[in-house]
Amino acid sequence: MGVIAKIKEDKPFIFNITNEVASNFAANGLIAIGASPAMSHTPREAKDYGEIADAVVLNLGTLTEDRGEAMLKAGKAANENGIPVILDPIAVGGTDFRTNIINEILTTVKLAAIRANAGEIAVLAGTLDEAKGPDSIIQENDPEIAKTVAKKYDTVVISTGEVDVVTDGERIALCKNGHEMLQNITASGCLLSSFVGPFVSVVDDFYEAGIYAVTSYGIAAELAMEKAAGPGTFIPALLDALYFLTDEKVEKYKQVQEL
Ligand SMILES: Nc1ncnc2c1ncn2[C@@H]1O[C@H](COP(=O)(O)OP(=O)(O)OP(=O)(O)O)[C@@H](O)[C@H]1O
Ligand SMILES: Cc1ncsc1CCO
Ligand SMILES: [Mg+2]
Repeated sequence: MGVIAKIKEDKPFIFNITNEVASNFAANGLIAIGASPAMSHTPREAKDYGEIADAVVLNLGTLTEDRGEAMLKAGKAANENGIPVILDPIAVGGTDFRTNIINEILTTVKLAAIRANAGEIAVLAGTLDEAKGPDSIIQENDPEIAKTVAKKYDTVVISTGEVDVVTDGERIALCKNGHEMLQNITASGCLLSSFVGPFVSVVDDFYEAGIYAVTSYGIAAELAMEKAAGPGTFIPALLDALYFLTDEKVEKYKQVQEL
């Protein structure tokens, strides 16, 4: 059975501690692909959700002390139960508060994948000092930098940009699907981070899961732009394209180069 068909059959439960900008969009994107999302950010239920989810997504946007505490609790609970955890380290390096919490997550939670823009990945690698805000401040997406981060944290790295890089520290894939209109709406990266959840829940090899997720998302963006007139109509068109995406379309349109 294809990966998307399996997601639609399993309806994986994706627990997201995410930001208030992305929350609604990410929930809709997850439903569109066939997953079942829950958004919550109180530390009081993070452990319970972290124990029963099929994947857990920790997104550092609009960070508060409560959200940080909830992320650590959910991440640890997921680890104890063998549930994959995805980290979106938004604007790491931008402020001490977020950088400290991100470092605590990185050192205490075992991650299935880190999904971040190329600038944030460069900060994690130590080759760039700070990301100013959520937008990437570098254009080039260097596979070697992504590989360094994958090795450093023993995880899969999904570093996004014009070309997305997916690596587990050994294998490297350049994923070339997508559309620049993704840069003209907010939270396209946040939705992608949540979107990786259902893929790591049904594909055991997280590197392959990451490639399939970014490729599917990129193809949906391309198909959405056949219908959209600009950013406003792109958002619902992207949700429509995600809803109608199939494994056959992914096979037909995928542009993946393994190095
Ligand atoms: N220059 C570009 N051209 C085409 N697609 C792009 C470009 N840069 C990023 N993308 C795509 O946009 C999506 C989001 O990636 P991006 O690197 O912008 O994440 P992000 O900065 O974390 O996003 P956000 O913080 O807005 O949620 C990905 O699917 C990526 O492939
Ligand atoms: C704009 C914005 N601010 C905090 S999180 C977020 C969503 C994109 O990362
Ligand atoms: Mg981001």
